[in-house]
Amino acid sequence: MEEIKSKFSRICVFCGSSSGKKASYQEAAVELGNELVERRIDLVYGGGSVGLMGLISQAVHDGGRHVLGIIPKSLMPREITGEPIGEVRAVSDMHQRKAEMARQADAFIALPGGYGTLEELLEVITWAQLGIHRKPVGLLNVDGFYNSLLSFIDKAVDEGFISPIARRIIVSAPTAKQLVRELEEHVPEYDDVVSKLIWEDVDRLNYVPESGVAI
Ligand SMILES: CC(C)=CCNc1ncnc2c1ncn2[C@@H]1O[C@H](COP(=O)(O)O)[C@@H](O)[C@H]1O
Repeated sequence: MEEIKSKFSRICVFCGSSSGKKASYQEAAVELGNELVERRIDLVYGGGSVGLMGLISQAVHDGGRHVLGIIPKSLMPREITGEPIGEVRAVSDMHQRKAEMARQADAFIALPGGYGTLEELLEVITWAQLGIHRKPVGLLNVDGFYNSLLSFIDKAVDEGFISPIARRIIVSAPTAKQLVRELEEHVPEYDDVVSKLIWEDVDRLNYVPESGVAI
């Protein structure tokens, strides 16, 4: 496989703990994993081997890149998350998991998923809107899975709840290759108020985990 060096060292991927009904969702998880390998990018994700989470982490691990799974202690039993892949870091709750995933990554990508995926995606978009981080956020819109979410967001722009600048936080593309390329080229924009905010005291992105368990 040809290796292309990326400006990202590690990308955080949010995705379903289920596999979804269409083969295209599962194929996209593997394709994204392979794309990270090709560009020599490591993976950070929610840990475990269930659903699309398992497919992408296995692909990245098989390709020889580092996989870091961040798992709250309550989800650690293997009957819940399956066999862990790569390095597993235990944290005490879901808030610390999200903070640690965000701290570790240079960019975020959401594959198809359910409530957990949406919640994680919307949080990193909100943090980008507030200038808490300046890391690009990508939506892998496999087979138009996210079309209705994007239409809803466009409606919120039309109705005056999301600014056009904040709308442009989300980079979306139908394939992994296109999405990673667009994230590499993305230049974040901030309005004047946000660029003056200082978030040094926000310890969520500076959170230090209780334990790092290498598996
Ligand atoms: C108790 C139970 C249903 C466990 C399923 N097993 C899980 N193992 C690990 N992370 C998970 C699990 N379920 C949800 N999540 C979290 O929520 C996200 C996916 O949720 P969802 O499937 O899109 O909504 C993941 O990124 C992960 O952070």
